[in-house]
Amino acid sequence: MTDQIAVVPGDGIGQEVVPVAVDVLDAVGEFEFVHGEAGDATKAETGTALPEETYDLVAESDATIFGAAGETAADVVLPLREAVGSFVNVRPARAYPGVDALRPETDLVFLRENTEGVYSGHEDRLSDDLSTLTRVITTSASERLAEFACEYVDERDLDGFHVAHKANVMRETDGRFRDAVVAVADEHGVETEEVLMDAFATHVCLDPEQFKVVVCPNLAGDVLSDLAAGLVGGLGMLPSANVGPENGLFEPVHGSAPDIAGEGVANPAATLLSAAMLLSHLGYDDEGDRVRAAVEDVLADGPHTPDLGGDATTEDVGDAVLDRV
Ligand SMILES: NC(=O)c1ccc[n+]([C@@H]2O[C@H](COP(=O)([O-])OP(=O)(O)OC[C@H]3O[C@@H](n4cnc5c(N)ncnc54)[C@H](O)[C@@H]3O)[C@@H](O)[C@H]2O)c1
Ligand SMILES: CC(C)[C@H](C(=O)O)[C@@H](O)C(=O)O
Repeated sequence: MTDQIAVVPGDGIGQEVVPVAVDVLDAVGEFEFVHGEAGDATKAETGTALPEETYDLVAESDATIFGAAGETAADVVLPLREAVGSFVNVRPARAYPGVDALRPETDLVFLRENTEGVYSGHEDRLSDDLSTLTRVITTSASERLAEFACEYVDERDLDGFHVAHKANVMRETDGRFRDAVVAVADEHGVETEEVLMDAFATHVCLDPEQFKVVVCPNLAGDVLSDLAAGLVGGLGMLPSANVGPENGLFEPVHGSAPDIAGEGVANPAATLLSAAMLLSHLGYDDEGDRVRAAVEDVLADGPHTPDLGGDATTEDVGDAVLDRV
């Protein structure tokens, strides 16, 4: 049966990079593409940033390729991650040959908890002076993430993973997260090394090679993956996979980039690499590898968009990748 892929470009450069990824997906496989609207423009038009039809489309499809939303991002991305039942956000940060990276030796993957932490939705304004946020950490979500991490390192013949946390301050919540993750890893005979997340930010800048897989709570994964993007050539380089038990939502780590939107110069690499992750997730391993290899070749030889020092357009890069797949 043909797999159904939901296509939700969203706002800004999402409208520019997602079509490039769809062309590449279309070139390597037989898929049924169904299109959904979401984001700032959709809200302006319909009054809601995430229409029910789009939520349902994403929930019912086999996988989704998403671009970015603007100011409404939290109202779009978080429910869509929930729509696919995602519990982990896989964010590889890799420096590719040919890209002028601050730290060319970087090759690591963040496994970000994707359902709770400060993203729990429990934020309140209690008075003119006081607002609060409830940070939720459960043993079950931490264990589920750890199970995924153990399988992830096992499949890659790695001995273990780092656990980034701040349990020295958030003793109850990050303490619970750390304890649950380490306990599961111990049960599986997988090694863990703890690192305080603030210290991690320095270590990864100075010596990224020591990190291969980093398991972290939700907000830490958000911030630290953007930091790592800075080490490997910028936000145009980081793909991500929101993985659920069956379904998945694949999106670049970057946002709608209003500063360059409409110019046709956004780097499509992050979205193309997200499409490669989508293919692997659906079981099209060869096709995923082909797309990854094609992107890698184009990054090595050019053309490059302006963020990577070139003068190519998004379409030029897309065409070069299409030529190679
Ligand atoms: N997942 C999402 O939908 C998501 C994620 C982050 C931010 N946002 C939203 O995006 C909007 C802009 O946020 P921001 O400026 O902080 O982050 P951003 O990621 O949109 O842009 C940050 C910087 O990186 C550059 N950049 C990002 N992607 C690029 C690409 N593919 N090629 C070349 N350059 C690229 C931008 O030009 C900008 O200078 C905000 O409204 C925010 O809410 C959405
Ligand atoms: C827009 C926002 C909800 C989102 C997040 O925090 O996860 C973004 O920063 C990201 O990294 O995809």
